[in-house]
Amino acid sequence: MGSIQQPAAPMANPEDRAALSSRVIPTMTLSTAQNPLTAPLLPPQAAAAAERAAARFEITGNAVITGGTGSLAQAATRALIEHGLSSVCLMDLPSSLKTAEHQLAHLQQDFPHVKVHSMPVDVTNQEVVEQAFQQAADTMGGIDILCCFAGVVGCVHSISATANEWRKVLDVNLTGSFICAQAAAKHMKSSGHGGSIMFTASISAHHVNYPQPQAAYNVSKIGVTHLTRNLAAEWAVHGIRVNCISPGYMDTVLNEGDNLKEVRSVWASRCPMGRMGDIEEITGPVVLLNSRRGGRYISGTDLVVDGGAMCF
Ligand SMILES: NC(=O)c1ccc[n+]([C@@H]2O[C@H](COP(=O)([O-])OP(=O)(O)OC[C@H]3O[C@@H](n4cnc5c(N)ncnc54)[C@H](O)[C@@H]3O)[C@@H](O)[C@H]2O)c1
Ligand SMILES: OC[C@@H](O)C(O)[C@H](O)CO
Repeated sequence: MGSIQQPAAPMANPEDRAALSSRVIPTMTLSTAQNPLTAPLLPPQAAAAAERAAARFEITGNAVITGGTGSLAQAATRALIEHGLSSVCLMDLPSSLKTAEHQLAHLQQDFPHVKVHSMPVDVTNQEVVEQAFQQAADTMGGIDILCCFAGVVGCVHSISATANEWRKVLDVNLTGSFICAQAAAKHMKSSGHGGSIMFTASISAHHVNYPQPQAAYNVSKIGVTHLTRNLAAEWAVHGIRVNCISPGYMDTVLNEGDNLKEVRSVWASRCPMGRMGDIEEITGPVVLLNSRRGGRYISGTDLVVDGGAMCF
């Protein structure tokens, strides 16, 4: 066993600091509250309370994240890792993985203790999805968490939308979510440990967006909320919880297109908080829903994260 010199804790008084600087402690796995590198000196009760608080939102095991290079997926991945995730497999379209090469390298650099895998996967292709989930489970040693972020939006008037445009949106957002959930659930069931599946719906599941027309998108997302309830009901017996988040208008690449420039201020004005959401603002809900302890009695729910937009 190696040893590390314990540094002075920032909040220690001078006497404690002197005592600490001369102590050598063995290297072992320490909780954040116990770890002298990160924790201030706490009385035992406070240390125990801090440990319980951290455990309440601990993330355990391995995760697959679809649409894994996207804005919301990246914020969620970082948060899951910060809360204890062991390894992660980011699945996305080959073109998106290529564009995100540097971004993924940074992610691995920022968290060297966690293995970051990436795999080219089109979530609409069932055969590819099943092979990819098998490979992810073999490589990581199982799948405990699935977060589905893969999604596309199409802003087209229904009077002229083609059936192919309609199908494309439904295929990725709704059918793709189902295909991935089923692939993950087979592994979660056979492991005997169950797991957590989280879809990404939208406030578009709850209202008709204004001013942009996007019927297919909105229908796909309300489908995701009901898929959530159905799978939660069917798979609770396997120890699998199924939930979704419904973000409001978030400040992401998805909402940056030239055709959306003018409507961004309309969206902000229709939110009680008067602004779009920051991607960081979905991370608390993602951690809660996927935490084995914190979220253990939550299933079939749709957590709306929209700055109050659905109040208007
Ligand atoms: N940004 C928002 O305001 C907002 C609000 C509500 C819901 N959402 C939903 O959140 C999710 C993520 O959105 P985002 O803003 O991060 O968008 P994003 O465009 O940054 O990410 C979407 C990702 O999905 C991937 N993808 C698309 N088609 C795919 C396919 N067939 N197979 C695999 N991957 C595919 C893309 O390559 C991309 O990496 C989407 O489902 C979106 O509908 C976003
Ligand atoms: O409803 C908000 C989002 O789902 C989405 O980003 C938006 O509708 C895209 O136009």
